[in-house]
Amino acid sequence: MPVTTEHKTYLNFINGEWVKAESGSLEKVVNPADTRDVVGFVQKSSSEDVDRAAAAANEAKTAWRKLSGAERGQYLYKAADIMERRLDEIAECATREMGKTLPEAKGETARGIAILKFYAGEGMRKTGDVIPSTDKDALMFTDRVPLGAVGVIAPWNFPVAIPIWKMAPALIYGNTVVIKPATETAVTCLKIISCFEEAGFPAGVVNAVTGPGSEVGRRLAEHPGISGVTFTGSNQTGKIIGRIAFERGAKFQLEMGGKNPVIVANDADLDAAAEAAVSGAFRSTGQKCTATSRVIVQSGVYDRFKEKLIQRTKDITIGDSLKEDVWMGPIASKQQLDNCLSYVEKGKQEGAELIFGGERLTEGKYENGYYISPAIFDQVTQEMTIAREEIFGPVIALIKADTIEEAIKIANDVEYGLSASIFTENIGHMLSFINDMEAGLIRVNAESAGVELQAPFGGLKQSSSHSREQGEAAKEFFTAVKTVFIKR
Ligand SMILES: NC(=O)C1=CN([C@@H]2O[C@H](COP(=O)(O)OP(=O)(O)OC[C@H]3O[C@@H](n4cnc5c(N)ncnc54)[C@H](O)[C@@H]3O)[C@@H](O)[C@H]2O)C=CC1
Ligand SMILES: O=C(O)CCC(=O)C(=O)O
Repeated sequence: MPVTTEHKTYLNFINGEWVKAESGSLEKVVNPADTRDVVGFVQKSSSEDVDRAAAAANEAKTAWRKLSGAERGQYLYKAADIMERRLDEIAECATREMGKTLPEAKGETARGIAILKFYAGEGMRKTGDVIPSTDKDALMFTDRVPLGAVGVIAPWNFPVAIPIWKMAPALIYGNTVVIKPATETAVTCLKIISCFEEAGFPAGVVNAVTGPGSEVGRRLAEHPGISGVTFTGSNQTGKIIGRIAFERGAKFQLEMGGKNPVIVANDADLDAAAEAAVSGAFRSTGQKCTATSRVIVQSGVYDRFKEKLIQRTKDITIGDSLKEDVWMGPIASKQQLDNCLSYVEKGKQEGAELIFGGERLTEGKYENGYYISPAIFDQVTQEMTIAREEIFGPVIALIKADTIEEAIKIANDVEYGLSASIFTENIGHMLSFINDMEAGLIRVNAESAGVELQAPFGGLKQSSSHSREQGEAAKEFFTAVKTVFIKR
């Protein structure tokens, strides 16, 4: 890994201009694969910067709202084209900032471009319905109107897709945006914003302010000029944001954690199930809210499945995510690494058997990064912390169940309900799972992660504030419905 010696400083984007934070302070962004590699410095902004961005977004909102949807769509198409041209640069930056492998980052950037195009098309689709009035001389219909200026608070684990799947619908439905990315991946977000700049969005329509969540994110949630806040991240932070927004009557949307199960039935294709468990649990080093965290296996195939899972996990190559032969990169930050290691310790202390990995890697090529080997725990029971709490790292908890009913009961016995998967050939098992599983995403013979941009995305129970993102469903959050009655 070459050690970078010249570091670029990235600015906030407010009212169509790149500007320094009022504080004059900066935050360093490093590569978790080798922390000597500095990706850049970003602004350590404060409330004043958010206030300026919110003022710009409010100034711009009326003219933006008054464009036709098709006109707004043209800006999104243009941004998509520019991102397509810069795909390699953006993906490489995402890999250097958060550690997912380059093919994963390229896939995510391509997905961001597809999301922009999807929402560009939304500008040409219907915004309401005609509803028959009881009065024969009246016309009654609904229309959708934007909220105004909205705040986007984004996490680091999908540095391209999440900012875009929040900003693109916000913009197409006529809102202006202030985004606060996670500092870990702020440079990637600012590169996306520069694509928007190049696409010629009017000043103030898109604004980006980097800095600590406790100040910049909090101010976005509190700001009286921000009419809605959309957030993805931890339950703890989501609840804080939700409470603040609720108190001042702003709309809020929270996408939070998961403790996603995969059920492996006695009749499952065990090779496919093992492959899906490995991919779902260890891709992106387990740092997806949809990652597989529990694998609940029917007793008839438990030992055979476990063997296949271990064999497949042994093949995983770990290392610098920019390198071609690497399948799993580092964990995104020291805080996340420590968090993950503490769950591994807790698993051992509470009596689960660590049958593979779970060690911090520090020798040789791992010396300067945040590496851990993928972990598999056996003998896990429902009461254990590793079976209940979101770990957000490459850890699988194996749990045995005698019947499919018992497996579904175990799968539901957590506070989360984001995604869930079953491997079976039995239509009865599939239907029981579809009907009884408490999750927003139900997957059959497919891994727990994997979201399609045109379909609604969100969880049940503690996983979300019960709204849905992506696809047409995004319209619900980013607009309000007006019912119009016209009498002749
Ligand atoms: N659902 C998901 O996709 C994600 C879940 N997580 C979970 O959260 C845990 C902690 O990760 P963090 O990065 O610390 O998550 P976080 O939820 O604290 O951070 C997410 C975003 O919220 C901002 N933020 C932090 N505190 C804030 C506040 N008081 N007000 C407004 N905004 C605030 C952050 O700066 C970041 O932009 C992870 O271990 C994982 O379990 C983290 C990232 C994504
Ligand atoms: O699995 C995916 O593609 C989306 C996951 C996600 O939204 C998240 O981890 O925050």
